[in-house]
Amino acid sequence: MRRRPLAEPAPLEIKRPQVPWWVLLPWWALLLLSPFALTWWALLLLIRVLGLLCRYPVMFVTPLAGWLVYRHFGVWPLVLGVLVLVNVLALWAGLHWASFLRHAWYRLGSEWRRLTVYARQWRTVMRLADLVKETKSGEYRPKLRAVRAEGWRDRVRVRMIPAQAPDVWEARRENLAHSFGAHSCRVRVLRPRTIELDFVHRDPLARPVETPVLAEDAQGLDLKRITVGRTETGKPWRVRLLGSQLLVVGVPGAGKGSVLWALVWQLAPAVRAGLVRLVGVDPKGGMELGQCPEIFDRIVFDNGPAAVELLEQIAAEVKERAARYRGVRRLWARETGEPLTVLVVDELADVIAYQVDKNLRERATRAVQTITSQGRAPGCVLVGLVQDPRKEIVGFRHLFSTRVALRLDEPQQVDMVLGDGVRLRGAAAHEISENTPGVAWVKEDGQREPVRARAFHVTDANLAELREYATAADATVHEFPALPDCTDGVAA
Ligand SMILES: Nc1ncnc2c1ncn2[C@@H]1O[C@H](COP(=O)(O)OP(=O)(O)OP(=O)(O)O)[C@@H](O)[C@H]1O
Repeated sequence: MRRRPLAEPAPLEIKRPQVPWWVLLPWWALLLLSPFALTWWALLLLIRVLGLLCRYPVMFVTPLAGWLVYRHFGVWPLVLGVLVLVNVLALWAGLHWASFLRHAWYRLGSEWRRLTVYARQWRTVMRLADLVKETKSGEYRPKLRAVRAEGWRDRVRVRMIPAQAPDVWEARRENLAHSFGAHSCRVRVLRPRTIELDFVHRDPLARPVETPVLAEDAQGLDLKRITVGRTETGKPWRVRLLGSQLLVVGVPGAGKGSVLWALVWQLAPAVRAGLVRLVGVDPKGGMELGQCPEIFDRIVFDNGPAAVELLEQIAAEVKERAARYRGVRRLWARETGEPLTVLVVDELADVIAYQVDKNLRERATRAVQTITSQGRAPGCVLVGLVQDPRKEIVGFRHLFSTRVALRLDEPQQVDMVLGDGVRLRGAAAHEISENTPGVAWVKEDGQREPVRARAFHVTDANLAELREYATAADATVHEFPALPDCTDGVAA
């Protein structure tokens, strides 16, 4: 019998040197192939140069043009040319700052940041952040695609390597932000294998958004696009009310009130014109809606029988209108002559989940479900505000076609409010700062991308103005209720 050695020999740990295959060819074959190889390399070089020209047109073309002018005409025409260019740009900036920023400044910034920040560090950062994969045949590295600098953020498009998932990038957001000198990093999935990283340098929504002047009439009001604030890209934040149901979720102090009052503020002219009827339930004893009860047609300040009766009345109205519209129209319109009913329930959970009387709770839940599931076409909209988005609290979140996630506590809550996968497209509502109440992530059914926005800051002075507006002499369409009597919790 053969004796086994006491210890196995250690494996050889050095890498075998790799020699290119063509070195082994005979000299005559090399001579024969060299013209083809040279042409191939020249072609590759040309493609590379063209690629650089496409990526950095300003940074390549400007120095090239300067050099050509200098070669053919001398130094003074060059100086003159530079002065003319600077003046033209200054004039452009003075005349139309927005288009100058978009087409000149950001363009230059994009090229500059791509060259000096992302392209320069890409390979190192990818390796150190463990986003590359080494195999025997070589290294798989995520590809840096388009870079777009927009002042407050850089949008960096990335082609992931095969078998990589966006979660890996999600987990390394902090590392990437620090590596590329950004405040924070958001990961958005664009399509299979392509993601976009938002490197945020400052928050464009850091300052409160001022409430606009109250409109005199409802002429220009589009109930499908009501402006309630501003998005982070500077566009108006528009909410669809007609044909929609709205759910607003946020921890205490997240600014649910500002979303609600911004909406009411914009609807006020329509309320005065009889186009919209506001109905409210405020189980917190009127702490929220009691700030301007005059604008409401009916209002209840608790979660008891009166609140449930009001909800049931609206549910009955939904059914009655649906029966009348059947075969006549598919969606409420101004021509029907009856108002769009907007039911506001502040702290929806108090009515449908925290009510201790089981019978009342079930009746309220049934009524709210009827309104959310059937109210869209007959013109009954529910605006529900809630702090806790769990299924046990609001089991029919999916019936709300517009969902607003203000500051939340946990990432899972973002999925609960906005829907599965929306957080992966960048909607990090759990990361909204405590210092920016009113900032929210918004998702509307039918729109793929969530939007980050901030609601108007409706101040106490604004609410006083709204009260005055609602009770003005020409507000004759609805009989507004007397100031709420808080002893019985009902004002109708
Ligand atoms: N859009 C906004 N811009 C600036 N400040 C805001 C905005 N919204 C709310 N705030 C401020 O944040 C604070 C809390 O707002 P608000 O009461 O609306 O929060 P909330 O979510 O309704 O809280 P709760 O659930 O306790 O009622 C208030 O002091 C308010 O002035």
